[in-house]
Amino acid sequence: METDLRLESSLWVGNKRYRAVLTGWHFNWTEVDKKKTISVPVAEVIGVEEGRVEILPHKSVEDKDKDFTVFYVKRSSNGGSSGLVWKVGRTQFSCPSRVLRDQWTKQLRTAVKLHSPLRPQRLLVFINPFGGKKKGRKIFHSVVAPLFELAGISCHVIVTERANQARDHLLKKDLTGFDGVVCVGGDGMFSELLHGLIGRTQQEAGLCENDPTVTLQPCPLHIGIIPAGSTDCVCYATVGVIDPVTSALHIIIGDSQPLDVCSVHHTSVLVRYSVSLVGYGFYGDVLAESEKHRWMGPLRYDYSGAMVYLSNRSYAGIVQYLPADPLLSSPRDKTRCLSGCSVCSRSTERLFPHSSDSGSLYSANFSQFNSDSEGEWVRVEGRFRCVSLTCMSSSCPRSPLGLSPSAHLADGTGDLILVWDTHPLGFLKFLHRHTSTQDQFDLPFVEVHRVKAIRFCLPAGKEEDAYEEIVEQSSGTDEERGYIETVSRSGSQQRLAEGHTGRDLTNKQKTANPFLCGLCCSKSPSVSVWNCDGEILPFTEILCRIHGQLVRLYARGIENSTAAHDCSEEGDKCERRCILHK
Ligand SMILES: Nc1ncnc2c1ncn2[C@@H]1O[C@H](COP(=O)(O)OP(=O)(O)OP(=O)(O)O)[C@@H](O)[C@H]1O
Repeated sequence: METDLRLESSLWVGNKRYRAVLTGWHFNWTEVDKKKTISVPVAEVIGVEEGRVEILPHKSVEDKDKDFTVFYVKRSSNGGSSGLVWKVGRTQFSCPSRVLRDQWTKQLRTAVKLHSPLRPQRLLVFINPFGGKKKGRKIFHSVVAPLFELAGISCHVIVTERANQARDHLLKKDLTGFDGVVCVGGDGMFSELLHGLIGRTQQEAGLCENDPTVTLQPCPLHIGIIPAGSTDCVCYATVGVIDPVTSALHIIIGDSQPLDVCSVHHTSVLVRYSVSLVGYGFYGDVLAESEKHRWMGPLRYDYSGAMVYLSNRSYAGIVQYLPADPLLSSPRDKTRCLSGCSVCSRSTERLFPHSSDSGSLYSANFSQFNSDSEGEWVRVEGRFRCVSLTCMSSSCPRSPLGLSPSAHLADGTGDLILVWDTHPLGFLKFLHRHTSTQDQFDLPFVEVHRVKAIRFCLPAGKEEDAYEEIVEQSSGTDEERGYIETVSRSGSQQRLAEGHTGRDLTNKQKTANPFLCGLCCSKSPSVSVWNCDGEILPFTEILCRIHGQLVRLYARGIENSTAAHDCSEEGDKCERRCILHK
């Protein structure tokens, strides 16, 4: 096959003559009499067009008979971000004859098909016109759509008119013919896609999401994220940069990044899914407080963080956790989950032992939660500043290493971080370390455990108080008071279909949550709330389980700028074992 696709000839770029070679995996061209080679992996070719073609700002074609244009991924590092920015590289070639031109375009297109089988051909795109700076539509139509067109991807685009429209569409409408779904928006839009796709997949598999012991079926459709929100943390943590072009290019070349998902149950009812943070105490309080100050915009998080810190709260609780196998990895092993992570690759084999390739994951026989091999639950009780569970590092521009720097995207585990009650300066030190490279776990009041599941409940006697605090402080409408009880009775599918989500709760929680009233608060609350990927949960007692590699993103994890550089310009001189030379 390799030899079939090989093609070699002289080509001109401008007035310089090059020796061009297609070897199957790579397309290289070297200036004659000079050493400089440009090397592009075929899997990173975006498109091949006849003629001298431009796509941005507008498509133009000078259809010279003997010319063709190759578009490909070009990398550049981006000062502040942890990953690499991808740009569109473009080279226009001239051939001695039309026959040779046709041969080159045909061979290149065939090689692309062969070497990147997961490239999407048809996508369902949801644009949130109100996310972030309200630029979702513009970003999609001016930056992303021309690239998709170049790559031959057709899109069905839905501009949402209400919250949860994307999720409901995925739960109920015909999805035949789509290879993936894409959201143009922030973390809230991603969450809609996540809930819609997981719910749909379980419905079709006849599985009950309310049963926390059930092994959920991985979703067959990939998710793409074009960042256009005010919080784009999932994009940052899986790509390393917040850049629509980079994300669009990962979608085009069909990159595939599995992602663990945490299910959150309350009294045998699925409450939500999370991919980054499920946090009680400080992080719950900051979210609850910030919801009162939405008018401040993104500044509300700084303001609320300061207010909550100054209120100096800690909460009693009982945490039980199911440890992950310590021989496989540890949250303090100083590794980073980067593109091509070996811990995550080995986990794919462990989680899906009967599948020989990713394409057959979905028909494998899953047995992630076998009660015999589950292991022993560990129990701790005390007062905590915060209890956090994170399925990924949860890095973001403000905290480039994240809440748990060595957490993995796809190893079927989460990191449980317990911050015991401590004096205010100690806690400040812990918080400050999130923004630096200092080890935030190297503090006497902090513990971190790699886990498969956690349970949280209140100490005996506190449950009643908690319930009363929540209900009493509601605004008093029957609907709001009844809501907390209703959730316990209704199934999640029904609840999702009815349009209740954590975001709805957000407003309810403004009145029903416990209940920061700033520094003047006379009665310190005995319970906090859970922050679940930026949504408030109205329950304290929850059970969280990590479902290994439940969804797949069009991404490849963070390409570290030191481990992976763009050697397309260095050619043979590149001595590093970079991504292009693997
Ligand atoms: N047309 C719409 N009108 C109102 N809300 C919408 C619409 N489309 C989507 N939403 C909701 O808006 C929420 C926020 O969207 P998104 O995450 O895209 O932007 P964001 O600016 O990052 O949000 P935020 O900072 O408020 O979390 C999502 O939870 C989504 O459910």
